[in-house]
Amino acid sequence: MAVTYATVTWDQLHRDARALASELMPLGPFKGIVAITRGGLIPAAIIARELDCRLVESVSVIAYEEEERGETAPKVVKAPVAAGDGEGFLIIDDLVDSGVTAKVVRDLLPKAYFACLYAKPAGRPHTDKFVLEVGQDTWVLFPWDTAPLFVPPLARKKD
Ligand SMILES: O=P(O)(O)OC[C@H]1O[C@H](OP(=O)(O)OP(=O)(O)O)[C@H](O)[C@@H]1O
Ligand SMILES: Nc1nc2[nH]cnc2c(=O)[nH]1
Ligand SMILES: [Mg+2]
Repeated sequence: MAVTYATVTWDQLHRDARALASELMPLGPFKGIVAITRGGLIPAAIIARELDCRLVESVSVIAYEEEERGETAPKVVKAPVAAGDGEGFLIIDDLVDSGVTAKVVRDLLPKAYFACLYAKPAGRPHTDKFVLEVGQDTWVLFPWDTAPLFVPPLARKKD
């Protein structure tokens, strides 16, 4: 399967996080937000600001490093202790792809509401809400993954 890239700018990310916040507003007030580090931290900060929510907890799950070494079990390296069983809490991540990370966090916080900015088809069943769906073969490039680069003018391009 050929991978395509979808670049998300800071402006776009901010707009999408605000759009998610406005859909979450009627479901609150929430006791607190649990950000899934690291990708969920900035979306969670934007949403916490919009929802006037001061209690922000985090959870950290390492899913991919383990897989590369042939071990499939995701590792929780920071538990969301302030969120109890998740009742009244909102979990925020940047995206769901396979859904593995979301599933691990939902198992830790079964009563929480899960929301993210972007969802790939395999991850959709693991999120309660998202803003945009992207293809399974699309790799989302977040603003923190990229930097502006010089691109030579067409006229200067060789061959
Ligand atoms: O649905 P999944 O297949 O589990 O993929 C989605 C997760 O992958 C990315 O995090 P990553 O583990 O790369 O860590 P990071 O947030 O620290 O970049 C992304 O931020 C999601 O948390
Ligand atoms: N940056 C980024 N991280 C991911 N982790 C799992 N899927 C993705 C993706 O599409 N983009
Ligand atoms: Mg992540």
